[in-house]
Amino acid sequence: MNRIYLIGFMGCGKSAVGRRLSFLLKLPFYDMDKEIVRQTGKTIPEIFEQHGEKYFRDLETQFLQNFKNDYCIISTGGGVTMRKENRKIMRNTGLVMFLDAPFREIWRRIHRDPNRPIVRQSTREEIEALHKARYRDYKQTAHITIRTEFRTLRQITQYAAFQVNRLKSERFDFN
Ligand SMILES: Nc1ncnc2c1ncn2[C@@H]1O[C@H](COP(=O)(O)OP(=O)(O)OP(=O)(O)O)[C@@H](O)[C@H]1O
Ligand SMILES: O=C(O)C1=C[C@@H](O)[C@@H](O)[C@H](O)C1
Ligand SMILES: [Mg+2]
Repeated sequence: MNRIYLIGFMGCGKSAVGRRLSFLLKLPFYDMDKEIVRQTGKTIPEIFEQHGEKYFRDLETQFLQNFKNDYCIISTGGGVTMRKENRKIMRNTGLVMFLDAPFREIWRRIHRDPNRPIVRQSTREEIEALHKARYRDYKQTAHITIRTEFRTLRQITQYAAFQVNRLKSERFDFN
């Protein structure tokens, strides 16, 4: 139990908060999407186009199964909680934090980003339905939910660090 996973929908701030939290807590930072891009030598849109979504989901599961490092921050892909196996690995190997952002804010951040293939292929209504459909899994997988509305990245990061420090003596053995 000594990793910190950040989960949540596309654009909720997992990568941005993860990077800041790693500075604050002085722990290494891994971004699952970036690790998959590095390992395959392909961008995420290329993986989706050339191999399909299932192949990408398999890469996510393999990443979680094979990852060996402890004492680190991991920002996950927005779809990582779709698979039960992934949810189980994360719950069992770390503290899981859900960054809960309102959909209108998420949409404002992601709708023009060409690097999110699911957004490129869908309407706003479809993405909103996906957000709704995934919400329960984010909530249930997380040990802690952080509502991000009206909070800056700095405030969210500080709150996340506070929660980690609070739990440290109980469940973690960070040094
Ligand atoms: N609380 C916030 N306040 C202001 N800007 C934010 C906040 N959270 C995230 N952002 C900005 O929104 C954009 C999307 O955030 P980020 O890339 O971290 O999302 P993500 O959860 O990693 O998405 P994905 O699942 O697609 O990788 C970034 O430009 C980030 O700086
Ligand atoms: O929500 C999703 O399904 C995704 C989110 C991104 O982080 C990437 O993992 C990819 O674009 C798929
Ligand atoms: Mg990200």
